[in-house]
Amino acid sequence: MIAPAHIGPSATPPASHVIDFSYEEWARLAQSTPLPLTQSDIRRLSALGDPIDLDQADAIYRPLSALLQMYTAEVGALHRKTSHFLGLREERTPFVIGIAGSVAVGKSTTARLLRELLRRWPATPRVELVTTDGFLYPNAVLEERGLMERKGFPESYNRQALVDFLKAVKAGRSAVRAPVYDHIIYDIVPGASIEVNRPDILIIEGLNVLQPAKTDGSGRDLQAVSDFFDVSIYVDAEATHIEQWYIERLFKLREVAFNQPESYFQQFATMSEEELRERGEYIWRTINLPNLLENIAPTRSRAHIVLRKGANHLIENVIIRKL
Ligand SMILES: Nc1ncnc2c1ncn2[C@@H]1O[C@H](COP(=O)(O)OP(=O)(O)OP(=O)(O)O)[C@@H](O)[C@H]1O
Ligand SMILES: CC(C)(CO)[C@@H](O)C(=O)NCCC(=O)O
Repeated sequence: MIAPAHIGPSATPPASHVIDFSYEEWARLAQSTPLPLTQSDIRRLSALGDPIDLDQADAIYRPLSALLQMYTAEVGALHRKTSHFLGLREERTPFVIGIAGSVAVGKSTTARLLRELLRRWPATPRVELVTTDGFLYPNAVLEERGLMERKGFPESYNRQALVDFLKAVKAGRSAVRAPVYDHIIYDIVPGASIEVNRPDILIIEGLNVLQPAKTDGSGRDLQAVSDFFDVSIYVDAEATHIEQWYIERLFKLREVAFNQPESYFQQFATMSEEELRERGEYIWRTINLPNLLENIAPTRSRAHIVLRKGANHLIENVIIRKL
């Protein structure tokens, strides 16, 4: 049971359907949140290899994991009551958290951190994580369709397969499989899949997860991926910061390429720093930024929770939409 904090945003805000917490206001909630990070948690989180600031993990992500726990528990209770009312004897299905945001804004890092923090709660030891990158069409298909310069845009994903995957998870099926994408080979890994086995929580992370429903080429309705979410998070930042993070990641991926001949980034191995930076800026300007502006940022207002990052990935605001 979490004690009420009696602390919210300082000034009395005008009535609004969203509440905007500054870093300090949100971090104060940690005082009334159980499960502070222990040394062994810190070791486990550091072992993920993500360059996350652990004070921030404790201050920001611990209260966030507490809030997500409350949602999970309440949705579970609602499920039990409605099943009883409807005369069904169904066990509850996984609670699904969607995480959206630009390429390189830090969705995967946020998702891995939340997975670790949510696993520490007694009611949700089993948390699984899937990225929608696995539902991109393989490069061969993208090439055939002239979509190699549109990777990450809505049309580059097999959205029906993603919807079918979530339907199966939400139906309570076990051994539901998702394909796997590898950033290093820059393609779908042939024959690889990950299995989702009725976890307590499924986190699904991707650029496109808050896009509205639409019709496919033949006019058939394609359900929105977010129809299967219990709660959604949008990771937000200024495009100029994200561009910087994108380029820094490109440099890291090139480092890896030096030891891995199969890496897509081998083609950048002989470039000077200046050339690589220019190449990164070009890809950002022609693919990832237009995708952010046209397809991703317009979905921000659909999220229940917005994490707003400043420079250096520090979260400056947590914006909560009232349920
Ligand atoms: N909290 C953080 N502190 C420091 N660096 C971070 C943080 N979060 C992410 N990064 C760095 O920013 C870059 C992008 O992060 P990440 O790969 O998680 O983004 P993403 O949104 O999942 O990207 P994509 O959609 O392309 O997979 C990486 O180099 C990562 O190491
Ligand atoms: C795989 C995605 C779409 C999302 O993770 C992205 O990292 C990507 O590869 N975008 C295409 C343009 C680029 O190479 O950055």
